[in-house]
Amino acid sequence: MAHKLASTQPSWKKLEQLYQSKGKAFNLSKAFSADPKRFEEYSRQWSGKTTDASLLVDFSKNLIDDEIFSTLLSLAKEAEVEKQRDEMFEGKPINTSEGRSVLHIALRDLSDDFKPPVEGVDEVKPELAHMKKFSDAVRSGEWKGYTGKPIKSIVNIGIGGSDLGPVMVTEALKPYAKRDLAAHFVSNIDGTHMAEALRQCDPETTLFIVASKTFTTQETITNATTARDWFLKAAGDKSHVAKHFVALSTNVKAATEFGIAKENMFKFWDWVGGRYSLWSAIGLSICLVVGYDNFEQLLKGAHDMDVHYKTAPLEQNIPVILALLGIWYTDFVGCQTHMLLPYDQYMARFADYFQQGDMESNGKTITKNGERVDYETGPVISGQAGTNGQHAFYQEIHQGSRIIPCDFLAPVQSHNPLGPHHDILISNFLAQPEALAFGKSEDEVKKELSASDQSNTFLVKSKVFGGNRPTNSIMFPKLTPAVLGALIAMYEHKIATQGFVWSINSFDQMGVELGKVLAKKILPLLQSGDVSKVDGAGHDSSTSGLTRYYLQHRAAPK
Ligand SMILES: O=P(O)(O)OC[C@H]1O[C@](O)(CO)[C@@H](O)[C@@H]1O
Repeated sequence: MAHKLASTQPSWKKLEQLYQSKGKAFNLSKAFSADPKRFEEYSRQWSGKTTDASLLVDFSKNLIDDEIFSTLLSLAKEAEVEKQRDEMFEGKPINTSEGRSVLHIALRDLSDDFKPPVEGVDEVKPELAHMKKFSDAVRSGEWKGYTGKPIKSIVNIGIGGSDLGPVMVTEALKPYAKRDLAAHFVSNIDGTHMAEALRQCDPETTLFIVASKTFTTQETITNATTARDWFLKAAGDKSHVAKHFVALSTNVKAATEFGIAKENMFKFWDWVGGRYSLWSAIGLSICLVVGYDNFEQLLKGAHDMDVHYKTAPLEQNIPVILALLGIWYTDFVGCQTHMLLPYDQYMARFADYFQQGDMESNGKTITKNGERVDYETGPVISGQAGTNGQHAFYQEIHQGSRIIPCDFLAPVQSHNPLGPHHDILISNFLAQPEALAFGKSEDEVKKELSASDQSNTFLVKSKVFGGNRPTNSIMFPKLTPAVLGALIAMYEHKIATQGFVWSINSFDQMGVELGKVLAKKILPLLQSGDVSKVDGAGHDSSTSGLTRYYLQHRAAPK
């Protein structure tokens, strides 16, 4: 595989020209007026083969025409997206910096004829059976704490991919949750996070789930140690730990050293990336909260999307289309951000989840050939549940100096059809992309103003909406486990496809390391408490000044 700079592909040059010749001046109002079938042409409906997952993806409100769209598809062909995708499914070590396969897709292929592409894949089903047995026992009350009481709270201790997936999914699938089992998620090293969770827990009825792929992450191991100390203060005997602590990890040795019994370990494998791990043992807290059967539906919905990604031609392939649109904005239109805006309160953590999913995957500048890219890669991801965002940051999306492409997502049916709420919610979901695309002209503004206000130029111009702001609108029947699985897989594959085009490795995260290493160097200085050691510690004057301030003030804060 050549892994050429994307900018050397023939279609890249053509897209640059297309942006200059027509993209810059592209007008959505004109495009819709000129083509009454624009929605039909630029939308795709998809249904899963084995689940209730289905989606309508409308990408008609994008700054593209047929020529731009087909050139984007050619770019994907030239970058050999299909070949790279197939290599992922075949278990080739496409995470080249770490020499690893990227097989989260194997965690959700439960079909009988699935052939394990690499070692460990044959252990997926037994591990799922282990998760089912354990979660059933805890949920039914058969699993008892050290004083014989059933479990009432679970505390997932993990960070990054070992936290965000379970947090997002348990929130999204709350309608399916066992309401008398409280779920807490502690990630931050800030003691406040753990202290606040423990305040709500009883050691006799709490189960701690230590979730860490490496089992070396400073935050998680420190939090788990604090939790174990808190538990032992009440329980006394170390043998009781077995009833209250389980580990989810690829590092069986380190989990054993921590004191977790073998039967309380749920393992996964190094071909599962942290930010793709909710489908693995890291999903245990999901099983506990919503039950194993719903977890399995989540896997199956994702697998249905995997099959689509693997088999659909590029022009029909939803993750590929979303990826190419993103590349159009990032590299040719000059956008820096991408918003995820779910109009479903249960999806409140969706954007947080894909902030890691996207930014840790594609926030890179070195191609797989070791060259520095001469183009932009992963965008800044942000967002929150509608309609809250409308009253916070949408001002900038509508009238700011930057173009901020957005994905709007919404369910047709609400889990909570309360009075007029859902129609009002959906009216907003429909209205925002419409307003963003078509805006409001100066003439329209003037018509709504009194004669005296019409001559107030500042007022008139402030009320103009330029329009032409691109959006995708994604609808689904209801936020079921399978639909959620499909949506997550859709974005995972979008991100992977962008990485394939940009020739970067979307599956490592070297950029998180330096800060961790420096923190480990600074910590002994803080623990020594000795201000006189700061100057000789080899830090720059800024870091030294801040350290000195901390040490001088922490003993007796004012
Ligand atoms: O599961 P672990 O090994 O504790 O890692 C947690 C997170 O830390 C990271 O490695 C980044 O620091 C993420 O990629 C990962 O999801």
